[in-house]
Amino acid sequence: MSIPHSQVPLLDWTLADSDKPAFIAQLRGILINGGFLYLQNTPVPPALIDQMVDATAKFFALPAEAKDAADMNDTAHFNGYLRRGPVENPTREQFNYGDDHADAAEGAPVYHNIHGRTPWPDDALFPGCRAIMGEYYKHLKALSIKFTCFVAEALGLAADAFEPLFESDVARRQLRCKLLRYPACAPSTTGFVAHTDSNFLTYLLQASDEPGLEMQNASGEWSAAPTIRGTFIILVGRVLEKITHRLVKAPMHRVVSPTKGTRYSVGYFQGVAMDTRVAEASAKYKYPQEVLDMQRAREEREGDNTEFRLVESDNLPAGEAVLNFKLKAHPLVAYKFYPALFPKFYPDGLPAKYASMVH
Ligand SMILES: O=C(O)CCC(=O)C(=O)O
Ligand SMILES: [Fe+2]
Repeated sequence: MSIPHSQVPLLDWTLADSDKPAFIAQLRGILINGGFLYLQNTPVPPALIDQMVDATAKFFALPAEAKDAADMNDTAHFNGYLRRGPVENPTREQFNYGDDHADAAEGAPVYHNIHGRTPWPDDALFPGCRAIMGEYYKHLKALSIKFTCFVAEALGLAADAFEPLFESDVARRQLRCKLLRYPACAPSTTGFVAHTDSNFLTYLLQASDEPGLEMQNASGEWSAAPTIRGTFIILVGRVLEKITHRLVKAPMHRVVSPTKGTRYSVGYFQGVAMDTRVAEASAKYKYPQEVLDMQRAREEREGDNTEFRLVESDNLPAGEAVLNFKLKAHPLVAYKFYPALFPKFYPDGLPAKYASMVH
């Protein structure tokens, strides 16, 4: 079942200019009661969104060798291309990119290696690809910085209340774009398993009309989240859930592969500073009673009496938690670039199916 159009949580960015209190009140209700929304009429130019949609399909249409030349498994930084194949990614292709960074300094914590350069396919094969994707990234960065202020205000805090969570140098922030291509699978299969996002906030562009994304509601029911051209779907991530002591909840979502046609999406993932410890940061935030009352009302309505709890990894610097998560997801990168950590995650060595991929 699809979310009925009248029930799609749609928020108009321009309302922030014309009637800020109404905008903040709507955002507050949506965040506390749902944890995801469609944001429309943002400052991201519609022509740029169209270019990004085209560029995403065109990127994946490049010859396999060109994409493989930008293999994520050949770098330590988790950016680059992951082919679709029986070993790693049976239902989708993926390309991650972000700001380019110099390699981590000598003696820096190992998790600083999540920063690095993105490998790209030869630009001559798709002139303009990097320029369009770079421009998109720049606009999403500006959007995410502004939207984070709105989220803080919606939760009854000062607009800059979340600023200390992020690197003060905007160029060093934990931001990543992820392009995904889900080819048709018949019979229908899971394209992306049910999960909550682990970061702070996600800004998702559904870059095709093929259905596939599904959101789970409080009763456990799944509904298709339709593509609405020109909007971004904003998803609360687990870090924001923890920083707000579950005043907002990270929504469970999944992707069902299309049975015909191809589905494309572009996620923009906003994470907190590498050195931020979520447990410690979370303790510093206090929310006003009127928003806490809305949380109580939601919990009563949903019959949710689970107590808010942090986990062991919330005591780690966020970059270390991210690295651990990524090393579990990418055994080849762990094997090739993190030999000191590899045995901790793979005590029995590289899983057999990956052996043929070592070159
Ligand atoms: O492809 C999509 O629309 C969703 C992808 C997603 O949930 C993710 O990358 O975390
Ligand atoms: Fe997700």
